[in-house]
Amino acid sequence: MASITLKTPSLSYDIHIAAGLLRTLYPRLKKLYPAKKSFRPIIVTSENIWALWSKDVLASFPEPPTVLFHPVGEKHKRLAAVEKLADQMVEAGADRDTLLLALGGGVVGDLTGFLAAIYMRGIPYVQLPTTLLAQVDSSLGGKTGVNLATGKNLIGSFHHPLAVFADTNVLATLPPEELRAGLHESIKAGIIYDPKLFKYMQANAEAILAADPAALTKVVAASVKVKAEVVGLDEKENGLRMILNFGHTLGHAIEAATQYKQLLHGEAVAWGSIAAVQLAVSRDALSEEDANKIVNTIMTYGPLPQFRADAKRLVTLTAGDKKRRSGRRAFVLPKAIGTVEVVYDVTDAELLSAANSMLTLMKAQA
Ligand SMILES: NC(=O)c1ccc[n+]([C@@H]2O[C@H](COP(=O)([O-])OP(=O)(O)OC[C@H]3O[C@@H](n4cnc5c(N)ncnc54)[C@H](O)[C@@H]3O)[C@@H](O)[C@H]2O)c1
Ligand SMILES: O=C(O)C(=O)C[C@@H](O)[C@H](O)[C@H](O)COP(=O)(O)O
Ligand SMILES: [Zn+2]
Repeated sequence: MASITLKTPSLSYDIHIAAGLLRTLYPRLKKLYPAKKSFRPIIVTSENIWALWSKDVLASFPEPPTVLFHPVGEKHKRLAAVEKLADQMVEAGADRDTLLLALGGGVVGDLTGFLAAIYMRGIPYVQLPTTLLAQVDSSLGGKTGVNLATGKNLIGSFHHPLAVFADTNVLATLPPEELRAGLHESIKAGIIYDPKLFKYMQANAEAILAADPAALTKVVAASVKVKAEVVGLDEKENGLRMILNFGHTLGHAIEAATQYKQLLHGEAVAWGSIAAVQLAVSRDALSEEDANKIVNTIMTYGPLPQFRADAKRLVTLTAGDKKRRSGRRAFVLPKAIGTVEVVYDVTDAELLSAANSMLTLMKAQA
């Protein structure tokens, strides 16, 4: 089992990665609590995930916990859903000794984490990520929240889980397009911080895309290491953590412009990463050679679906990006594989040109 610790100046928790963790969950949860404290687990998940993995989850529980269901899909990551779940928690008698368990992908994880952050002003929760994206990225780091119609993750809170248990067995039932979407966050981790991870993904695409357990475990552990280290150095995204947002400025704009319906998050990030690469090349900040490596690797983990959006509208939407400071848009640009920089001087014209190049590439791919 790989266990990676995420440590900030004020807290510390472990991300455990191994096959079969769900079947031994209950004793692991108990260990998280000081000797005398009781805990009352409530699981938040979606019906499709529960149908596939409830047997494993329940295997170690002395009695079945309450299970609350959230509908599938990014478009349901909304405040109304949080309120509905909170009411169900009250009805189930949840109090400050309740431990929420987020069993699912990033949607369930972000929403349940936010619910935990605000229910009775904050209760603990544990992440049980069931998608590759959630295992490599969304289950750790404490960013929780929901979307607004006007923008992605615009309501939320930093609230870290007590622990993360990433059971790699669950990846066996993941649809291939979901696996690929999650892998784009790992490619991102390589581009921004870990050139070895990038190289590994470049060289082992066949095994990774075939969901070879050893290859996937390696990718999950390396991606988690990147994120844990970055978050440990800048928990609240005042500086360094912005690099985890590489590809997201335009990626989030694409998601909002398509009403969170046309692309998976990882796919939108992949298109956003391509646009960021094109922008960096146009500034002579990134070599053509590295740019080609990045774009080719992203495409290897494709196919990236087409989407319908106007470049101007995308640029307008980036104005609402959370990274902006004093009205200045922050943009993460690659300098080389493994190194990025955050710049504040990207103009609308530059961004428009990069968005147009990305859309041209998309159309040429069709
Ligand atoms: N908090 C963060 O730091 C962070 C980081 C990255 C992404 N995110 C967020 O994560 C979300 C995307 O997460 P996602 O890609 O996991 O999507 P998702 O949660 O929508 O899950 C994708 C699909 O896979 C299904 N599924 C989940 N586990 C399965 C399994 N084991 N077998 C079969 N089907 C399964 C889900 O029901 C869903 O249909 C976005 O909202 C994004 O903004 C957050
Ligand atoms: O953890 C982070 O920090 C990230 O930026 C990780 C991203 O992959 C993730 O999509 C995150 O939810 C984006 O956060 P946001 O604050 O830009 O909405
Ligand atoms: Zn992301």
